[in-house]
Amino acid sequence: MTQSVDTAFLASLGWSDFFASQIAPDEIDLVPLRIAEVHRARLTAISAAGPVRLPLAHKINTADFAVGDWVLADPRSHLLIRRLDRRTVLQRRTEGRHVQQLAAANVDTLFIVTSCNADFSPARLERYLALANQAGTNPVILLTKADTTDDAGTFEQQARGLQRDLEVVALNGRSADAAGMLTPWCGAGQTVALVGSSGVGKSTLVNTLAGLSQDADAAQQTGDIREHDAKGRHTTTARSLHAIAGGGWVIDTPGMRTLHVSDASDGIDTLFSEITDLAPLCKFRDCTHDHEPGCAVRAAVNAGTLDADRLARWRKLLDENVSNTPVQTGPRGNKISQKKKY
Ligand SMILES: Nc1nc2c(ncn2[C@@H]2O[C@H](COP(=O)(O)OP(=O)(O)OP(=O)(O)O)[C@@H](O)[C@H]2O)c(=O)[nH]1
Ligand SMILES: [Zn+2]
Repeated sequence: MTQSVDTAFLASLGWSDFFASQIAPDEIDLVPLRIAEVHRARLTAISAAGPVRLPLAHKINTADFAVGDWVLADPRSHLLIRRLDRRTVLQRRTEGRHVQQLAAANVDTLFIVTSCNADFSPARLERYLALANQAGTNPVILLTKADTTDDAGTFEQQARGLQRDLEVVALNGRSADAAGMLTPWCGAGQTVALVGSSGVGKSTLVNTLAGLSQDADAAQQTGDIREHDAKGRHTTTARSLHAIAGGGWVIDTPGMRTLHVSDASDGIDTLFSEITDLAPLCKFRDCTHDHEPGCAVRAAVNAGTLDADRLARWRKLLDENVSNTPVQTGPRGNKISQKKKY
């Protein structure tokens, strides 16, 4: 790992000082690897020499690892020694479960994919944005199927209004130009992940970015879409890390399809910053922006500077976050409900 070739390869794989600084003096001979696949009883990783399967010690639970994680391993046997701290982590809580399920780690940019058709839903995009913000990743909205409508500009404009300074790209995921339009986020060492409903074109984009033919055997299987309801079949089953033809890496995470927002209050604040910024101007510090006099948020709605639908969606998402976030149990077994911020 001290050799310059390996150092250059590691940098192209997303390695940075953030990870290097975590290596203790007695770990200097270990080799850093990046996790590419997580299965129940198996982990695979990318090394300077190509993909490797990691032998696992007894105590290791693969559910503690995410695609994109950096780990240290023995240079000869590749026995996994430990995971390094993550820069970002995308996780989700499945209904009825208390533990968060890991979806992807060390993702720089989250491509939130929707189409220029009936799939486009501000409320769903806001859920993904809250999740991206919470994870510490930079969200970019990709509007696929721009080639099927004359109205891509309207979708773009609506998407831009969902969060301050949000980047939005309308494209045809099947065309070769798509990769070129996404180069600002896909350079060497950068990692992107894709989320979005079934049928919006995630696998198509992965294939385009990886430079794979849309119908090659190695390509991700893509499914037909039922146009009338804009819902597609679920065809993607494996989660993995793919090299992007021009540089970076793309993580495809089918596990994020059924998304519930939880533990995301900071992400929601960032998403709705136009509301968060007004709240301190309300007469009451704990204003719920519902019935109180002197409410700056409702005043903005009345003045037409804040969209009433947006306020309603903010309220709904906050409630959803609170109800999906498990309550903490106090010292005497009393339930302490999560404090609502506004
Ligand atoms: N015209 C057009 N068709 C597209 C575009 N992107 C994807 N498609 C088509 O839409 C269908 C669904 O695409 P997929 O890539 O399988 O969608 P997905 O999001 O991966 O779906 P799941 O694997 O079910 O999550 C396929 O028939 C694609 O060829 C696009 O930008 N324009
Ligand atoms: Zn108020």
